[in-house]
Amino acid sequence: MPPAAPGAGRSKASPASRTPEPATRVLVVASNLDSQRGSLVALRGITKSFYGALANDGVDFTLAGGEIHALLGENGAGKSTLMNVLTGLYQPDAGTILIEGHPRRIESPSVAIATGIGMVHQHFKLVPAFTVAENIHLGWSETPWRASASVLEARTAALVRRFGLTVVPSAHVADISAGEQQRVEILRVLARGARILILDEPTAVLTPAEVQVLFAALRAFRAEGNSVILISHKLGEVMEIADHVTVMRAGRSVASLPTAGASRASLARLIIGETSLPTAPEAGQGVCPDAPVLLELQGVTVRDSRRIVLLDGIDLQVRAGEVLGIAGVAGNGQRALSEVLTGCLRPDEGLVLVDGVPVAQPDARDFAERGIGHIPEDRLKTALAADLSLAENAVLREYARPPVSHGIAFRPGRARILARRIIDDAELDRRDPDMPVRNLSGGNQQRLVAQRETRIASRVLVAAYPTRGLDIGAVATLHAAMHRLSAQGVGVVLISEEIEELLEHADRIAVLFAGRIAGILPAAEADPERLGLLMSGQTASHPAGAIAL
Ligand SMILES: Nc1ncnc2c1ncn2[C@@H]1O[C@H](COP(=O)(O)OP(=O)(O)OP(=O)(O)O)[C@@H](O)[C@H]1O
Repeated sequence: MPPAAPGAGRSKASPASRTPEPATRVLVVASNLDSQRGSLVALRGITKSFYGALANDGVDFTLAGGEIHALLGENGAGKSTLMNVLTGLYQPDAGTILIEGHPRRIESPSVAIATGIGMVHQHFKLVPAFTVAENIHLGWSETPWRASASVLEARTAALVRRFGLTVVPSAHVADISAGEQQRVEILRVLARGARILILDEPTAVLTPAEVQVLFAALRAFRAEGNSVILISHKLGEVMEIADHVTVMRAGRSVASLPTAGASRASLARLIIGETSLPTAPEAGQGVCPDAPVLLELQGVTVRDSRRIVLLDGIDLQVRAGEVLGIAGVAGNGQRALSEVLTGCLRPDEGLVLVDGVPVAQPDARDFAERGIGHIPEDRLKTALAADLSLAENAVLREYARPPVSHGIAFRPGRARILARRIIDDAELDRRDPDMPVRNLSGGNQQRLVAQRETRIASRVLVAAYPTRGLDIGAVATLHAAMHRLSAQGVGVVLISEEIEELLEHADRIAVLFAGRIAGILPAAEADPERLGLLMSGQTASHPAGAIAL
């Protein structure tokens, strides 16, 4: 990402070195009162460092019984680390964990489960080749010996009825949606008797309808006196579902307050410590219809290995200087579309044209060299090499170019200088470039990918759900970067499920449904109702169909 506007983006100073704003000051006092709330879990003075860098710095956190408690903070603020301490994945360097007032050592995740604490991580840990029922019973002390598939499935069906989370017990995990996989993860935890459920950014991969299903299940869980800790960057959802919030900044807890006394704006101020975010020029002003077409699909059809059609005769043009939004419920062909547009996937039928010329053998590296950047939807699996360092990942797309390479000569010194610049521009301040990228927080991984790809996108940037996992400052910075690119004549393809984001940032919006373009509208003529209808495959109220531009 480009550097944020002055005074924008993340707060680099530690809370200790800042003068708290009035709102913050009041809430820091509120934090002192926190210990007086009846606590199911109390974390006191939790400190945890990695290679000398403090991820948690004397954190206090109190969870009451029967509450949904949101844990908020910038990328890298230390939220996941704190929860990994509570679930026994990490041992704290200092501090105490109290469960119902009694000090407890949580040496491992199995001790956490035995204590009634279960966590569902951002990246699911299921075995794709196993069925839902097998995954739920894997490693569970109550799994019967020599149980047949039908016994495991019947036991799973009973859990489904008990907790109101619908999954198909006999389905293979590889074949189910992200929302269903999440329900399997939650059922795994609830089956083991969790009274405290920790969810790390659970709605990042869910459709709006799935979010409501999840929230209904969480409310039912709370109604039985259980508690939920919800790590989230989505303040609208936090206001909707949470009873209480704790805000972390730079490894410390800076505020704890009931949601009823907060607003989205006040929470945003607490998170980033300042009010100004990078502003993007207004979109939807219309791009010149004569602007050159940089990237084009003609009649593109893609099938998967089982011959199921993922994209069905797609015609699409990306023009210079436009932000082309792709709306649609995830799973309607978005992944295949972004991969075809970036040379990662060759169509079974149809043509991909760059600058009007058909590309005979589309290839990801060739497309990158032509200036087509790609922020894919699954950063850890497809955008990053998890075991390689930050520096290696940062320059991954520029190895063959000057200054990193000169002819066939690779220049490690130049690669390091460039990596440092990319890491700094991604605002991963004070990061060790030699650290494996898997040790970065989820949001910081996304920042690195976004910065690397916007750098190489001199023609087109294809961004699939690019703001997933980003904190509010980083979201604003990313949107500003997209508009800066489009102002320079780059075509930006923004794939998103969030209608608001598309209406605000796109010039045109194409709706993808069942692998087809259900319609393309100028953003100025689109509204949530019309887009929603197209996204669900209904065009009856618009008999003329969508307007093709
Ligand atoms: N295993 C690890 N090794 C080294 N550093 C780590 C490790 N786990 C976390 N960190 C560092 O600790 C800091 C806090 O990370 P953490 O994942 O807790 O942040 P977060 O608030 O959950 O961020 P996000 O919103 O991006 O998920 C980061 O600087 C991260 O790089």
